[in-house]
Amino acid sequence: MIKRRVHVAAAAIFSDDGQEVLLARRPSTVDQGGLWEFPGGKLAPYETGFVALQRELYEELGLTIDRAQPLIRVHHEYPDKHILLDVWQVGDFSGEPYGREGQAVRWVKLDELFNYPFPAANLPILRAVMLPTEYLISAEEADDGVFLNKLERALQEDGLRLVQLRAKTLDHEDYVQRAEQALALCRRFSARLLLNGEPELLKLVDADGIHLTSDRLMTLDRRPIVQGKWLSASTHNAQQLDHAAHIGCDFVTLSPLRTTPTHPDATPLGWHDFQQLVEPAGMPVFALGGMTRHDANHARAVGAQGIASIRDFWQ
Ligand SMILES: Nc1nc2c([nH]c(=O)n2[C@@H]2O[C@H](COP(=O)(O)OP(=O)(O)OP(=O)(O)O)[C@@H](O)[C@H]2O)c(=O)[nH]1
Ligand SMILES: [Mg+2]
Repeated sequence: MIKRRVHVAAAAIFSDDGQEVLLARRPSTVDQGGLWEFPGGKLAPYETGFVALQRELYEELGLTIDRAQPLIRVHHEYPDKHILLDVWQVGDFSGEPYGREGQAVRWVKLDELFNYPFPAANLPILRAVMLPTEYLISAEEADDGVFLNKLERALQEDGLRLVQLRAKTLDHEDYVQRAEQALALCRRFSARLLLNGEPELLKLVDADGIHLTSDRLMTLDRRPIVQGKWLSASTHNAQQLDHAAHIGCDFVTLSPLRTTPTHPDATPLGWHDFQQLVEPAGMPVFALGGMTRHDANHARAVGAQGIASIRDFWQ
């Protein structure tokens, strides 16, 4: 039997403060009935994703969508069909949402999303919705005071909320000490801190997660930390992306998009190859390598969650 291919446009609509997202409950009588979903539906013949999104959101919720940006595309095999969930982050809309088909509709806090039952395809969407568009990777910094000043500037002035502590030149003891200081600072700004290092670090410092180097990623055959923490990894090719999905990483960086002074010999992917690699990834992917915040919209347009950078944020 040839499986049906179903292309669905769905919306992530955030409240003004960015802390809540709009969910709808599928009527109990339909496929996946009773589960919560991001509102949307199937593309009609010849429709583009965005046009389908506009039509479905009007039909289902009475909303007029003026502007939206790609958030994530998720391919998923259900027993009876191959589905592509084409999820858009809605920028501007008008109208007050209500369930025009009698379905329940609810604003849900991001940290309560995991209390809701979703279809099996939705896990990557939940991760994408919970993550920002910018991922700060800290630079090597010999002095703790200078490090903390630069981190505080990035949190305060650039509003960064996702931070990776990368410090290859510190020994274990100094790394742990810096991680504790960085964590205290990140907590003040409600930013998440991931430790670039061995998963056991989380037993010493109660940070929000671990970032794996691509070498460490490839040595693991299962997820090394609990589900409540974030697991990210560095990837550079399809094999590493597959492995990241296999062990249950929550998101990854994919690099180098451009040539950078720190990695002059690495062959850059460029946007075209980057897009090809991201499409089947099944998790949020940050573009890394010569990226600045001005590249974030372009990265989104080719399927990325956003951009990761050291230089652009470390000043
Ligand atoms: N809208 C939406 N559909 C999802 C999500 N996750 C997910 O697996 N799906 C699946 O994608 C398909 C969406 O179809 P739908 O029933 O919403 O389509 P539709 O609005 O065009 O409805 P209709 O075909 O009854 O007119 C369903 O098989 C549904 O289970 C999600 O978060 N949002
Ligand atoms: Mg629908």
